[in-house]
Amino acid sequence: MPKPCLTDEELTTALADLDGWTLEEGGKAITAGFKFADFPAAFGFMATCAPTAEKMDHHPEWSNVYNSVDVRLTTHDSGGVTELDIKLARAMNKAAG
Ligand SMILES: C[C@H](O)[C@H](O)[C@H]1CNC2=NC(N)=NC(=O)C2=N1
Repeated sequence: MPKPCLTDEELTTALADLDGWTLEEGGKAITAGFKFADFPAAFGFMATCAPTAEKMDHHPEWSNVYNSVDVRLTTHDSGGVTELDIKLARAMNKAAG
């Protein structure tokens, strides 16, 4: 059973507590851009997050250019943002330090 999408109110509350994340236009995903000192630090961040995502069976859409990692989180099975995206966003913020 796919997780239910968060209501507008739940989203607002969750985002208020999530540094750096904003709701994508259209409301189907949350996005954040992470900046690091250099490429090894950016790639290290991705390497830290990947096993967490795999364990959650919830996978980010992300891209890396040199020292930056741009992330988009959405729950494909649900067609929008669910608690899984918020959980993964929190874990990513923690991993970024
Ligand atoms: C079968 C498997 O559990 C699903 O395809 C999972 C895998 N990872 C996923 N990741 C994300 N971001 N959204 C999903 O709906 C999703 N579904």
